[in-house]
Amino acid sequence: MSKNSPKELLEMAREAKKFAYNPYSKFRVGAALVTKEGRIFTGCNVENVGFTSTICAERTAICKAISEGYRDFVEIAVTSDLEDEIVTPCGVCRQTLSEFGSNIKVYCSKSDLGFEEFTLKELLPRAFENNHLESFQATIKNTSPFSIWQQKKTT
Ligand SMILES: O=c1ccn([C@H]2C[C@H](O)[C@@H](CO)O2)c(=O)[nH]1
Ligand SMILES: [Zn+2]
Repeated sequence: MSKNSPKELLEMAREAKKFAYNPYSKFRVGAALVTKEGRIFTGCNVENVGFTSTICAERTAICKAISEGYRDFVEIAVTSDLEDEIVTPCGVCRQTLSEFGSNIKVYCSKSDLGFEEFTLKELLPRAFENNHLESFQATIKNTSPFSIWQQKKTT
């Protein structure tokens, strides 16, 4: 848990929202991400004329944290200019978050910072996870050309 309340984190997210680079959608988003050490990284959305190059506020914050050596996240607060609806992270950001924390709390707010709290598991049930990749790799281990060659050598 951060020393900061969800409301304080949302206020930081609202500050970060001011830096949004959003000439295409005009939609501003801000995020504040808390690491298990209690460090806070903020982010805004960064759009691009090649639309698929756009980076969401959540992933901006995640990349800032990772690139400074922080990999375990416990909370994230998100806000936008939507007055009557909370903003929730997109699917790409949910999957990205799931890489770096199993029990992340997500505070999703309206522009006035009225918020709802979710767990990442609620937002992304049955995520694709590392254990899926590992169990697949275990199944191919015995059939890879290298391991067949190794088996021949020892029999
Ligand atoms: O949770 C969200 C949802 C959308 N966006 C951004 C991406 C794009 O710049 C704009 C419109 O989709 O909002 C975010 O940053 N986070
Ligand atoms: Zn996103």
